[in-house]
Amino acid sequence: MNTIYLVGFMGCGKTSVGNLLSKQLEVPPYDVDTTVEKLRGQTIKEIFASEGEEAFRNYESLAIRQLPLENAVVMTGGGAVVREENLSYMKSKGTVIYLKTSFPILWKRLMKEEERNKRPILLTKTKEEVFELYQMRNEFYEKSDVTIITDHLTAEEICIRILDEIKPFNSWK
Ligand SMILES: Nc1ncnc2c1ncn2[C@@H]1O[C@H](COP(=O)(O)OP(=O)(O)O)[C@@H](O)[C@H]1O
Ligand SMILES: O=C(O)C1=C[C@@H](OP(=O)(O)O)[C@@H](O)[C@H](O)C1
Ligand SMILES: [Mg+2]
Repeated sequence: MNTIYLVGFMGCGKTSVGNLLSKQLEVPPYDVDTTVEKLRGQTIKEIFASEGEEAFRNYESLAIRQLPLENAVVMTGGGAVVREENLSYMKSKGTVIYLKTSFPILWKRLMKEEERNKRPILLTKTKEEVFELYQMRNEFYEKSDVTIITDHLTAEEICIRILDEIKPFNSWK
């Protein structure tokens, strides 16, 4: 099986769904944010504070290229696809799946203190600015191989949809 890459805006469920999906497929999950944190020995928040977003984007791009190309589920961070070369890399190596969630649902999830605190981008932007970012990034996410509308679906239901959608891309079962 070629690696499955999950993309989408912050809070759409890439990390939660990816962990679940990897169990169902019996392949390891790799969260790009966690990979960067291990690589640098710092949290995402600390990297943003000490070196800035551009440095984080460089580490993120490197991390994506270090992860396996087969038998894995990779959960990207919401900004990874803004570098077009990352999106084209993932599309050329595996199957890219966009978890598309409406902004009001995302906003409600992201405004929980523990979620907001993990994501430095949310600490410096207004709701209007985050919405603008959401609209701008949608253009990139839409270039994925598969789009799943996730509104009102549980992580389990999203997994079922993904498993169904990836059948044409793989023949491991
Ligand atoms: N399908 C879902 N339904 C309800 N809540 C969800 C769903 N997917 C994720 N969440 C919640 O949203 C928050 C962000 O999820 P996470 O998996 O970290 O998203 P991402 O990695 O895309 O930023 C978490 O609190 C998680 O429990
Ligand atoms: O959208 C973004 O720019 C970011 C999303 C985060 O990952 P999640 O999408 O998993 O929250 C993380 O990579 C970092 O805080 C930046
Ligand atoms: Mg995540």
